[in-house]
Amino acid sequence: MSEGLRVADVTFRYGAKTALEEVSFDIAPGRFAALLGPNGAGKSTLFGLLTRLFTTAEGRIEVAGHDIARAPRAALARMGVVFQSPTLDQDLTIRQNLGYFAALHGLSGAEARGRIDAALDRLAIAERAGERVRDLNGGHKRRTEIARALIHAPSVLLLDEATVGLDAASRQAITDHVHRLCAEDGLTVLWATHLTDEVRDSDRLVVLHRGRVLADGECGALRGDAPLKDYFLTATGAPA
Ligand SMILES: Nc1ncnc2c1ncn2[C@@H]1O[C@H](COP(=O)(O)OP(=O)(O)OP(=O)(O)O)[C@@H](O)[C@H]1O
Repeated sequence: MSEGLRVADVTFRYGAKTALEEVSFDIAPGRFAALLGPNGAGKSTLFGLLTRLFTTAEGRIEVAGHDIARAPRAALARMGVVFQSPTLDQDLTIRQNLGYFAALHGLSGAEARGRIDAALDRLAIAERAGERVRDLNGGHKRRTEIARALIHAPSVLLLDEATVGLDAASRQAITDHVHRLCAEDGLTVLWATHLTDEVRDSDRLVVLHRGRVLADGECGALRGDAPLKDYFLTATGAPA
């Protein structure tokens, strides 16, 4: 059973408006895949389907080998999600936020503490665990959300515009951390963004445009000699 993510022939409509049309891609276990698309491309709609906020009868989604329509609980249990809008409790500390999430997943005691400590280490925020979220900068808040998404040991991690609103240094630190999760822990990552500078040549790149997959391959091979920004602009006609 693959620990990766598979999207096959997925179509979704809002009434008469087709937001996704026969979208297919397959992310191998341990790969970092960037889902790049201009505003309105369909990224949020795809995230909604991957996380089962909505469903579609057209197409198939598999998370770590589990069909999300037939076995939603098994599929969602293998998935970690960082949504675009922050969802941490500002008045709790980092550790309390993670502890609450662990409890929601039925984890407690030494097991919960072990998972929390490992996630805090992974995101290099262990020394801040006792600080209230309200007092953290934007980068550390995002890292806390990523740490929280790892507590239940998912094999697939979805991040929807995870660096929105952050400065360049924080964006770099977060993309580095998430790449390490792939390389060192074998996590499969789908990283939705509209920022070309977050994508590396060795990353898998899926370009979504007007609800369709416009390009899919290794970023370096797709862009060739052109900067990714120019390739993306030419391919989509949209500014990156
Ligand atoms: N509730 C809705 N009803 C009708 N059309 C919608 C609805 N939500 C989104 N759409 C349309 O579906 C298409 C895809 O939207 P979606 O929000 O998934 O794109 P996106 O790539 O996430 O863009 P953004 O980065 O701006 O959120 C767009 O054309 C959008 O206008």
